[in-house]
Amino acid sequence: MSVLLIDAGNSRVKWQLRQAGIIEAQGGVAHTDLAQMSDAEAGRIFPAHCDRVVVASVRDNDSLHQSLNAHYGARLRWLAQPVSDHPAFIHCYAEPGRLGVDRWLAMLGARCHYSAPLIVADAGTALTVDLMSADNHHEGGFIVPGLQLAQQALFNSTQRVRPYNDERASQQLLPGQDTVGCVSSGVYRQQAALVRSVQQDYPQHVLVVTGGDGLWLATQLGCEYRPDLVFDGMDSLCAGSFLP
Ligand SMILES: Nc1ncnc2c1ncn2[C@@H]1O[C@H](COP(=O)(O)OP(=O)(O)O)[C@@H](O)[C@H]1O
Ligand SMILES: CC(C)(COP(=O)(O)O)[C@@H](O)C(=O)NCCC(=O)O
Ligand SMILES: [K+]
Repeated sequence: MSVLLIDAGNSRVKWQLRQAGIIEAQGGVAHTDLAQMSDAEAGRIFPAHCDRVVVASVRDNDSLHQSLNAHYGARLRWLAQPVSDHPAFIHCYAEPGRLGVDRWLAMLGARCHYSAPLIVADAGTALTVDLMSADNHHEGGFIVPGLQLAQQALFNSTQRVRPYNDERASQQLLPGQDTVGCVSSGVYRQQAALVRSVQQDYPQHVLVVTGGDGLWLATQLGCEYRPDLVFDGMDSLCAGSFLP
């Protein structure tokens, strides 16, 4: 059975077509590009032929929802929040429906690869860092602005911290020597420092990193980068028949 998995984050919509867990095709599109397409054009981004479609969305995405509904009809499952009665995940939120579905799926996906207690860091629009015990209790987490958002917040909310065209952003953790250098170095250092500080407090937990901006973070912290954790989580829901 082929399943089209769609991860609609706040910046990008990513998809994978999987058959028995094997990735057969994949792609992604920025929300800003998607917003300029007609419903018909948006529908053609994704493979037409699949037995099931599962979407995890952290935004309303009404027009995407409509166009996918028009294309796939009853094959479509739209997840806007964690499935409430999953037998292998114990929520810590008093209102589990408020936990981002992507955070939940990344934890479920990480559990497919590791049996240890976990720190799951997802570097997307936001950087989220979640703790999960070996017996699948969500132990809580952290949400901070991601790499791009943190830099944009400074550029948008000050007059003189500006993205000067003649200055270069840096992924080094060295002190910057111009405005763009100070902002980029500062934000990169801040992201790595947050995750490292969580690691220090939970030394038994294995760190795994996912998300579009996760490769740098994983390299910096010397841990595994698994870009597909949200998809792995969705695939595990399909395999275990845990979809609503
Ligand atoms: N092919 C790509 N096109 C655009 N951005 C990408 C791509 N691959 C990685 N990125 C990075 O991924 C980030 C978004 O990460 P992602 O996990 O998709 O976020 P979200 O889930 O919040 O939409 C962007 O800020 C960008 O730096
Ligand atoms: C924290 C998030 C914005 C992260 O989304 P992303 O960066 O992947 O687009 C998302 O998981 C979300 O909207 N969460 C809801 C609030 C919560 O998790 O408590
Ligand atoms: K994400």
